[in-house]
Amino acid sequence: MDRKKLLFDLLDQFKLKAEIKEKFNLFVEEIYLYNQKVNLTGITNYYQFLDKNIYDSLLILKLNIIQEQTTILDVGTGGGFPGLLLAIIYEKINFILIDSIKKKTNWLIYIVEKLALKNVTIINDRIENLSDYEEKIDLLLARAVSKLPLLLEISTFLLKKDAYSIFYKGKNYLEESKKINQNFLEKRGLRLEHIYKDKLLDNSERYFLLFKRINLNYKKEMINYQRIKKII
Ligand SMILES: C[S@@+](CC[C@H](N)C(=O)[O-])C[C@H]1O[C@@H](n2cnc3c(N)ncnc32)[C@H](O)[C@@H]1O
Repeated sequence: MDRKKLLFDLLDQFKLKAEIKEKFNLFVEEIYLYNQKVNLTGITNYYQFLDKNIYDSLLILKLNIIQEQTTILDVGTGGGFPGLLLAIIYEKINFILIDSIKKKTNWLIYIVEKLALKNVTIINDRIENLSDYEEKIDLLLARAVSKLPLLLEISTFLLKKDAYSIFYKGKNYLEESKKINQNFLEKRGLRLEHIYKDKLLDNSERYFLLFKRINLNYKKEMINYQRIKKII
């Protein structure tokens, strides 16, 4: 199997420049090697890895939402999905990649240096602790992190007014969304703007939930885990 060809065929759907595709190839080969020492991703089948991690992360490009943002934050980025992949493509945008697990941020430090990326800040912490970035983020992303109510509760304080959060969700998003009524959103100054639907190569469904922060009334100190735990 020609791994590079498989990867490049898949990337061709996103019309990426040759040098970007080479960086993706380096990323994929490096994560494969690294994953043998440190468990970063459970998926070891190459084709599945391309589909579930690379292709899925890049589906957001089709939404044409990433354009003029200055700062994009990826919550619980893990191995760098989707944040690191997007940082390779958008080298003029600052990406903040945060994860609470040290072995994951160690990997990110390693690969960012290998790829010589200058637009990435890696933070080993919990999102709830990011006071320095309060109201500084233009676009917040999260793939496979917490359930929706918790995600909204702990991350909204980071967004600027009129900025968006986009959450990658599976088909169970409906179940999670039921816990979020209009009152929940209004209280946190949020509006659900849009739900985009797409498919992975294996036909599984991908939903992108797009929330807009319409006012700055809900502050970091108002985060209430106990109340949220009762909802989820
Ligand atoms: C299932 S993994 C998903 C990783 C990556 N986004 C992906 O799609 O492959 C969830 C990650 O979120 C991180 N995480 C969960 N809650 C977090 C929080 N409150 N702050 C920072 N990281 C968090 C975990 O450490 C874990 O690496």
